Amino acid sequence: MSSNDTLQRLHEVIESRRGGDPDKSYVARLFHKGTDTILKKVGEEAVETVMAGKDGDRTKIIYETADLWFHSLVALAHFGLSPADVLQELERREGLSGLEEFAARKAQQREHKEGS
Ligand SMILES: N=c1c2ncn([C@@H]3O[C@H](COP(=O)(O)OP(=O)(O)OP(=O)(O)O)[C@@H](O)[C@H]3O)c2ncn1[C@@H]1O[C@H](COP(=O)(O)O)[C@@H](O)[C@H]1O
Repeated sequence: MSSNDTLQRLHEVIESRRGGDPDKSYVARLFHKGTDTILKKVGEEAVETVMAGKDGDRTKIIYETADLWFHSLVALAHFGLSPADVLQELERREGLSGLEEFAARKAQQREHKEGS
């Protein structure tokens, strides 16, 4: 089973919680609370992942990254997106050097600035 399947399956579970009982489902509770709560959780989990990295604790890094991915999936669903959308973007970037992409983006920004 691929990791894409896991993300897609989790996405489907998350979607199934939409409009569910906030007392019975954590995801339903997040949806019920709305944008600010969902985004706040993503921010918190990102910070906790950074802290785990600073501690150099591999088990904690995995645990906190799982929390971060999970809450990111909730945020994507909240905005009508799915892991497939993000995977598609990562696939588009495959083989594209990050440094070349950065240089191309900066050149484009310079052209845009000069043109305006
Ligand atoms: N993968 C997860 C998952 N990861 C983390 N969490 C919850 O996310 C919350 C994270 O909270 P924090 O770590 O920030 O801790 P906290 O409880 O807020 O407390 P503090 O640390 O802030 O004091 C916890 O309540 C976790 O249980 C998750 N809750 C659900 N899922 C998946 O979502 C599915 C649906 O869940 P329900 O909607 O609850 O049925 C589950 O079957 C799982 O597959």
